[in-house]
Amino acid sequence: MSKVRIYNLARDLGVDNGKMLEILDGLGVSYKSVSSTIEDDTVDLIKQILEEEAAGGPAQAPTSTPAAEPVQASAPQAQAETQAQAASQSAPTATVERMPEPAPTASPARELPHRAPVVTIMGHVDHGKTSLLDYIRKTKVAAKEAGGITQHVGAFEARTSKGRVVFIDTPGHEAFTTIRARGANVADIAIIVIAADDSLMPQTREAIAHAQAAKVPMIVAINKIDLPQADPERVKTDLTSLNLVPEEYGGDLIVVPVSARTGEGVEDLLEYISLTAELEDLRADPGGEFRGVVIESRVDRQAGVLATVMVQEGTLHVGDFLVVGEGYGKIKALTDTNGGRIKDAGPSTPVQVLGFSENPSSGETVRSAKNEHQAREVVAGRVGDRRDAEEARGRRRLSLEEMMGPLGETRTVNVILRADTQGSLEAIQGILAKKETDDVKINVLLAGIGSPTEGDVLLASTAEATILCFSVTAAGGVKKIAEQKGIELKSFRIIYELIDEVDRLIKGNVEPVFEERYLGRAEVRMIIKHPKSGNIAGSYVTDGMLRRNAKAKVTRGRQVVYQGTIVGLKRFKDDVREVQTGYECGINLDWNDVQEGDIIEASEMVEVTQA
Ligand SMILES: Nc1nc2c(ncn2[C@@H]2O[C@H](COP(=O)(O)OP(=O)(O)OP(=O)(O)O)[C@@H](O)[C@H]2O)c(=O)[nH]1
Repeated sequence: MSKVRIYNLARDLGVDNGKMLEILDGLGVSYKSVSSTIEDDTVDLIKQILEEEAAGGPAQAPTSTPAAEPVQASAPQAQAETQAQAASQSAPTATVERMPEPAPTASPARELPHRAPVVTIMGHVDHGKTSLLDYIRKTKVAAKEAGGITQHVGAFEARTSKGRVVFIDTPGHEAFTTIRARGANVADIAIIVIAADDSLMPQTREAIAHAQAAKVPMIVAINKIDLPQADPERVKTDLTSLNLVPEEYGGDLIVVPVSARTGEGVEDLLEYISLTAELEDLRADPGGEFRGVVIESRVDRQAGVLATVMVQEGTLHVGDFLVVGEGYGKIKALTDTNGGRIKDAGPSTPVQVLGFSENPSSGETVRSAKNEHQAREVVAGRVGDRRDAEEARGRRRLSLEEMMGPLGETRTVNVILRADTQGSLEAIQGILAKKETDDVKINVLLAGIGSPTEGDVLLASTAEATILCFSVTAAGGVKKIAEQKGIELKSFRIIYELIDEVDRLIKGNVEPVFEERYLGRAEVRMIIKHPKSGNIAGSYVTDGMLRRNAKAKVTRGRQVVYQGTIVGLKRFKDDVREVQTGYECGINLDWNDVQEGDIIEASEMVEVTQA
């Protein structure tokens, strides 16, 4: 019995994939994605349904399966299925997947039009991101009008047989993460490029972590398959170690072998992008209120500020007022990614905007205003909100719920791990896995070898994660960015100290709260001059007890004359840790001016356990 891929059948029968899945749902056929295969007899049933529909018969697919048991759509290469089953069950949700959903009871009043997918390409250095983008640009971008100069604007539009696809071509995940770090999600699909001769590398893992954190569907492009040493099978097997199971192994990760050099497979990649976009059912209202995101911006000496904005909703027109951050501007000119002047730009269109007075940052959201007056009002409102928030931050105390998340719900502690070796990483991950409970999940977004990078900090800031390093430290620049973004970045030399830190995060994700606790008091009765230790206060403990390393407050009459530490305690000639009430002792402070008659009060800082 032969099998047919769902999307091939849809194409052959001239229906869209959504319709095909609707029919399969009606038939009770389960599938993983449109690239799952179905049996011949199911194909016959589908043809029958479509014929009946065309003839004006029952428009609905039958609501139950004709066979007693639901039919299972099989993934290709059934022999690999069992092998990868376990891994596929825990495959992250960021992969392309569509499970049957209940059919909607009523159709929406007005269906919004589809929009083109926005794609970002990420991967390890030298794996071929730029080459792949160049190949697509060269072969899929309409030739420019003569005379125009194409400039780098951070995005371009490719024309495929299935429609437009927009590629963000600012370098790799920096662009992706800076944009996401500001809370905007500009990409709909992430292509992870992996060189077939190199397989998974640290930045591949990072790229995957970024896509997963953003919950953006991923397509893996195994590049450089033209090389004699290319080993695409190894890449696929390696991917399963990250719980990403390629479709042909029974999982739902789309993997496309390509060569950016010869162009082999690039057409398939574009096809899969369109398929994924179709499943994502990307729609936007060109007539709705405008919303966009800054992709990149630069200052041109002659023209002024030029910002590339991705239109996400609504339509931009020359002459519109735009608000970005705490600034606004009026659009003087719009240029498409091909360098041509345009008058308006609808959803999923990257467009270069001339008219901002200041350079907006990548990732900032852009809104429109009816007129200059409204633009000014919006900006004034934002400035006011920021000031209020800054003031409130100073005053406010967090509630338990704010610190720990909704009570009674499972909390997730997000961490990024960095270590010197794979062995240490595995050891740490092993211990962390055992710490999970029903209430707290530990989500390791990224486990990488080597020092933390700026990308880690950005990932941490979008995913609210803590960066924990073992035996590696961050470069000064990275530390600074972490500080600016309020990201906790900690380095440890002992694994168990790192684990203690995770315990702390599990306890409440909050800084530990310390409280000063009174220990005891002593009266200084004489000063003993010691050649090495300086002045020792010969004292008598009148209340509680004194402890070495405790905090010390020295009072003379009513005045506090010193606050420091008890660095040494002696009973006769012996060093001791503690001295109780009613005993004499020698107290050595980190201060030499103690006098007879002074009162030394000892206290210590104790961590207050959070409820
Ligand atoms: N044989 C072969 N070489 C390729 C292919 N794709 C890229 N290369 C080569 O691999 C090298 C790196 O390619 P780039 O496109 O610069 O890789 P990248 O991932 O953009 O690298 P960075 O921008 O440095 O992160 C270049 O020498 C390319 O010519 C391919 O499909 N086949």
